Amino acid sequence: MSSLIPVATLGTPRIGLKRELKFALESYWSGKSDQLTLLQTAKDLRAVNWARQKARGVDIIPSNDFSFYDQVLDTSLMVGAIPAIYGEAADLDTYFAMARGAQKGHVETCEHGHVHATGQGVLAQEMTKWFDTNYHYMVPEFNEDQTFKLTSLKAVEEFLEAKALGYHTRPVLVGPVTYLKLGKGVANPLLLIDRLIPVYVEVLKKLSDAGADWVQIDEPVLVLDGDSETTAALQKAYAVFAKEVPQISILLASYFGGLGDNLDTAVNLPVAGLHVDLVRAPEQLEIVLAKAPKDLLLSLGVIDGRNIWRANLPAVLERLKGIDGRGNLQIAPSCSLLHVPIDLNLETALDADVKSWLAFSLQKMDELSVLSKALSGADVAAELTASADAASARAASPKVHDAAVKARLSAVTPDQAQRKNAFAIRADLQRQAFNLPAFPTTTIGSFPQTSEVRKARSDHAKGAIDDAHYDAFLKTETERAIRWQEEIGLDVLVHGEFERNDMVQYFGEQLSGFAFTKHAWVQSYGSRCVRPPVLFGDVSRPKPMTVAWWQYAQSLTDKPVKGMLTGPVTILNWSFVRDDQPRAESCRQIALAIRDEVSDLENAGTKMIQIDEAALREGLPLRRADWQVYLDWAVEAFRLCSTGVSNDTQIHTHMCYSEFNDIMDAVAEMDADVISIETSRSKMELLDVFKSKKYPNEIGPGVYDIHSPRVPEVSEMTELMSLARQRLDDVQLWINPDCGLKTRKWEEVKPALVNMVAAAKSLREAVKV
Ligand SMILES: CN1c2c(nc(N)[nH]c2=O)NC[C@@H]1CNc1ccc(C(=O)N[C@@H](CCC(=O)N[C@@H](CCC(=O)N[C@@H](CCC(=O)O)C(=O)O)C(=O)O)C(=O)O)cc1
Ligand SMILES: N[C@@H](CCS)C(=O)O
Ligand SMILES: [Zn+2]
Repeated sequence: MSSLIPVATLGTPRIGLKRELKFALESYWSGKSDQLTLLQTAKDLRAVNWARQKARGVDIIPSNDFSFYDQVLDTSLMVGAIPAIYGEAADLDTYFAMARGAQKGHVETCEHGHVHATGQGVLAQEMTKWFDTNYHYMVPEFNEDQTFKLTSLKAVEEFLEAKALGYHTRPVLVGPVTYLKLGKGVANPLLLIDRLIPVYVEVLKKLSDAGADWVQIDEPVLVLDGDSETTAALQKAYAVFAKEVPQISILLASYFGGLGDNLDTAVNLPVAGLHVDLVRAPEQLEIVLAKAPKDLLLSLGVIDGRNIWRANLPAVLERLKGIDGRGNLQIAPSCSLLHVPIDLNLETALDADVKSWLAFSLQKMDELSVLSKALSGADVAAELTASADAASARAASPKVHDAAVKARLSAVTPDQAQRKNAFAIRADLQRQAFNLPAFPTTTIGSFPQTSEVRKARSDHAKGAIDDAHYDAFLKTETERAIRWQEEIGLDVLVHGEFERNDMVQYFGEQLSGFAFTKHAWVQSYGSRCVRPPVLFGDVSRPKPMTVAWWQYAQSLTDKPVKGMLTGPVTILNWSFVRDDQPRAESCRQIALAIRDEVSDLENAGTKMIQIDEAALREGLPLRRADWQVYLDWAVEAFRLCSTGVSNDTQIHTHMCYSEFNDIMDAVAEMDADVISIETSRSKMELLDVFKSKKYPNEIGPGVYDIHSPRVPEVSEMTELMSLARQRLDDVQLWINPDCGLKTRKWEEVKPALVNMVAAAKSLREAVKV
């Protein structure tokens, strides 16, 4: 029997089994509880998390994988990259001001009589997607004179906290090169590496003084296309660490893909260990084994940290045959478990078959434990057989395969993905039909999901209120929203999405082929979480999903109400998807289901249908060579669901992110009549690409940053619109917020939208149209 290969995790979910961190944060932010309470909740969560891992047989347990909001923001605080507007203090309130923005002079008195100042009237830092996940990080901001200094000892404090509880942990840091590459504000952030390295050296020394021997440094940039500057920055940083802090062994973690052209760089850096993702890139094992020096510890990411399928353990062992005889190994999930829910056992209502095919973070730790035992020759035959049996049962299950769906898909013809006429013709017809003012105003779909709305839904789910009461409640909310939109003078209305728990989950719950969970929360940003539906089988739409809500809303008003759908690419990208068929195939199935809904909406009289593709950009593969294939099938899926309508039905789409350069041609090919996008934090800069590409269709650039509680002034919005007008023709422009308003409070939304309508009116007067 060979010696046991240690099991490691690279990071774990931090929100808590019952989302304790979410509730503690939101309670603190609203002034209902104090900082000590928040700190204690966080401490308790960390303790539970460490204990759980220990109990599940994890040998190498991380620390500093906890975060109050985001690990990249933690890094900004660690290295003192705090823009001057947030002040000098590297304290928790500065941290939250960077994360969320703060209203000028805004103080609240909580029920205990404490006064809570929420900051100095500053915008939040920009937030964007972490690689190709639905997790958002806070974009570091640098300036040309940027200096760094150690301002937060969180990594050391959490190491010591774990140590005091008896856990010798491996602290995790976001790597300096990844950190810089994710930043903005200077032409080339990597040029700041010389200034940043000393701060990391200081942290590593302090960790060593505290008793750490290994530190995990995450450099997911290693799975992006390599370039000489990144390689040089990596070589420089890790050479200095090896020289200045030789007592610390560094595990360099790559994840979300293969090392590809960075492989030689990675295996030759002066680090003690390298983590490789063998789920996204199983083929790299052989070459990594061949090229890695024997004294380089290899951490093999063999269990999927991005999806929830139970592993076929005998198949994993088969793939690991090549490691025979190599010492110095660990096994681990492919990446941090942050991206999967915590515990499958909470899902008591899941279909038993589907449940038997799944593994969440704790079950993945169990799987690693079994693998480790199997690799050491211990008898785990029963566990291995159970795992293989589950895999075979899933492959053969009639719940997964639907011949009618497969037949419909294979009969799709190219004309089904083509509008009847070009945009110019459609636009004329639509302008005549709608007769909207210049710079029409609208919102993106959702209105505040207040605690009353959530409570009603939760009461309904528990059976505490019946269908009729729930329906009546939602109708009242919808009517109130319609009346209010009319009152403030919005031009194109929305029903408010009060009936939806989430824009993806809501559809997943109504489509065949999806299972949904009750507790499988995954952090999306800050305190916000999602329960991604589980796409396990062929997809179809048993009955209309949104038509009745649209009909009800439209019956209340003469103004146009948009039909509101989530697009196939977004449903796919924000679900846990099948790994037994290509993503493109699953996406086309969803597209046909949404096409049915579009058709039913149109037949019911809907003249404007918005199909949100908020996740199209984040699904872009990390390697450029893979982009076009993805974009081709993603665009085709959008067209398949959206083009079956007549010329004067206006198709809207919405994308709330700020990276369009790479996907602009694809966005144009989607051929939506109107696209609303997120632009407020980037000061309309991202419209440059719409201008340079001469994007012909209509655009609503966001003028209201909905991620912040701040209420934008009229002048801020008119200024943003004048920046938009420098880039696009007036006839193309709509006025709307960056995204839906579900996360905001009515007291923020109301003045903000009143200001937005005022901004539109003043613009119309100024340009006399
Ligand atoms: C637009 N975005 C979305 C992304 N991904 C999605 N899947 N959906 C999105 O909308 N990615 C990018 C962006 C930004 N990301 C997010 C992510 C999450 C939220 C958000 O608001 N999340 C809510 C949870 C939403 C939800 O599922 N609500 C349910 C359950 C509500 C709940 O907590 N119920 C309680 C009981 C309540 C009571 O009794 O009072 C419970 O279950 O215990 C619902 O409304 O029914 C969040 O709060 O985190 C926004 C943007
Ligand atoms: N219609 C959705 C889009 C969010 S990306 C909403 O308004 O919340
Ligand atoms: Zn959005």
